[in-house]
Amino acid sequence: MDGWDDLGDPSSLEDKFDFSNGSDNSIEIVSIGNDNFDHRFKYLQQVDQDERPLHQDSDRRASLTLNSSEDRLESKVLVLYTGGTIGMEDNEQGALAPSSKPLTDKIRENPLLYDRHYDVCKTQDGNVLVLPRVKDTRRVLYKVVEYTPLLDSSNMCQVHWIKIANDIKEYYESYDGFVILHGTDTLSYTASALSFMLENLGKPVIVTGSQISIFQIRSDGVHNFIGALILAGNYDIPEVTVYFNHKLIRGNRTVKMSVKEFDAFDSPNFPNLAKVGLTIDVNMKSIFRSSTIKKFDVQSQLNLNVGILRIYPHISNHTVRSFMQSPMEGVILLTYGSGNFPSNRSDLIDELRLASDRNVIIVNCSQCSRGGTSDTYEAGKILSGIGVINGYDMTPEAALTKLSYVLSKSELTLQQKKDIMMTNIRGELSTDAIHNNELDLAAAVAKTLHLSGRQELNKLKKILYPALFQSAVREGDIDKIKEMQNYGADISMTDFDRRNILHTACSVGKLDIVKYCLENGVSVHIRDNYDISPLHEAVIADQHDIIRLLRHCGAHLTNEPMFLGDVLTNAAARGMIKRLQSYLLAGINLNQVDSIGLTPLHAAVLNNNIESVRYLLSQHVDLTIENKNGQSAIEVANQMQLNDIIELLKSSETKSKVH
Ligand SMILES: NC(=O)C[C@H](N)C(=O)O
Repeated sequence: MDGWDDLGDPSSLEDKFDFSNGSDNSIEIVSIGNDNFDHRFKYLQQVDQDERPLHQDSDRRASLTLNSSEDRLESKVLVLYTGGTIGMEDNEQGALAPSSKPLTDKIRENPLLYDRHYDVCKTQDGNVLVLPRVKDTRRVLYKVVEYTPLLDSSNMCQVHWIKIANDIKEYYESYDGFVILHGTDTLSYTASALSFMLENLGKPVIVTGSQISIFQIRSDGVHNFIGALILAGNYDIPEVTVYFNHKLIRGNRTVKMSVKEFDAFDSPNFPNLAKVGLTIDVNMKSIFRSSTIKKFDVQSQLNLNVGILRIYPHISNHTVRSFMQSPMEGVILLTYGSGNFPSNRSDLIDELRLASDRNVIIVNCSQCSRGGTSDTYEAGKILSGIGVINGYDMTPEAALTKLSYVLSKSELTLQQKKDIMMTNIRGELSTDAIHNNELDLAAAVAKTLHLSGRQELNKLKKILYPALFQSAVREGDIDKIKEMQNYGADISMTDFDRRNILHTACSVGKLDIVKYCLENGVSVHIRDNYDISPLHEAVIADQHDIIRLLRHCGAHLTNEPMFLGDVLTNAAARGMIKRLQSYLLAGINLNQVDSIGLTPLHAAVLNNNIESVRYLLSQHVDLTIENKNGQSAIEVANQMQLNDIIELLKSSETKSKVH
């Protein structure tokens, strides 16, 4: 169990969270047998040394074979359990409070949440939970981190948001998505705050909870949890969202609407991102995507000198004055209707003007849930005249947490902070300036083909757009890509193999298109149905500039270490220096051992490949690692009497001793 103050030593948590599969997943090389070095040696010698396409494909083939079982596609989700009704039981006084029973135990008892059979067969780690198989989706493997103390969300505040954000950062590369189990009362505040704090987010973060505890038979928590896990593990939705009662909603657009109903959350000013019924319908075009070429990061500072002031008919100037007093630095002013303020109350207006002159940022948001603020009425216009800025249709939760986030950016000027407050940075607001005048190419083609119905149209889009994108990428034609976007094609769309435009651009080496894709929010994390990511594609194609760019954007390889060991030793044995460089650029350690305990250096020596040895030594690989027979690379070279290599290794050994 992990406390709010310290989730524990990350390395120990990583141990606990070892998702490595059991030995029954085999690839060609593994099937040779773990200890049979002769076989291994022969295999490496037999490999065709000349044929480039075969070389290109060997990593892909290995990946395919590795994942050849029916259940082959998996995704990993980290669940951060903060508390809330979902895990509550009646306490001695008969009031609901967090249960003392670990949630994981409860999950293990529930066959809807835990596939005991799969767990026994496939994972060695007892802490891994496995969701039962859901047709057409990846198998979701998940782990639950239970914070202590578990909290009713009414007791949560910024320190908890910071803790959650930092934990997501800590484990970002090890998981495909994150689910936060949370109480419903302040869930919208947490989801809003996280949406701003998690900068350049590229993976799903889904907040959910329930109205009835998971310990009760009628709980809505089980389905909320299952839905959140499936979405987090399968969909390219790189936002902080809320999943509740079969709806996926942008987190910073949510408001808690109901104390009693299962349908507790609403998104009054933005359509739901997905609806889960007989099918899972995600509105991919409405997903907000970070369009900067930057790595994911967390802003863990928040400015707490912010507040919400709701205007009411007889509010006094004393109330307004005391609210605006130092140290207040930012105020969300909840006004009437479309942002209207009592224009006949000069006493109040004076107080606001004074505060604004003292550089307090005042943001005008509406008390109405639906719609936003504008300058339609004189009663509203008066506020812009005294420096109050427009909050458009932000929810109070989003406006408050955004202000707290923006004010903590000390590198920005006051005007820049105000400008950001009025700009849509995470999909939290819509201004009138947004026009949706795009044409829909697929609809036009559907009409010509006399297709009717939404389903047929969606199928057509799934065939038409990726095919057109692919041909534009191969031709290197960015203008064509832009034109297609103008015709309504979603650049993030995937084909039937779950490959996106970035996969193609990486494999054919189109750097400018890769850059364009990243600037337009295409996911670097998506893995196709053969588990290949765009970064992996760039590695297989030895596209070094593209690998650098993708890494800059936070892309990382997610393959099992042993798989990577196998492809590295394979490359070292064949003298594929460029490939070794590709993996190094992609962040892989060249000391990685393979499935039979060899390092790339061992493989290079075993194959008498002096070029590989030279390259690996130039990268300062560790000479002391021993194979399963307890031999270092130099001992293997001695045994094989490879004099040139022995000399090289010895001189490198001496150099490293001198340093
Ligand atoms: N349904 C809930 O989770 C309400 C609870 N009081 C909480 O917010 O933690």
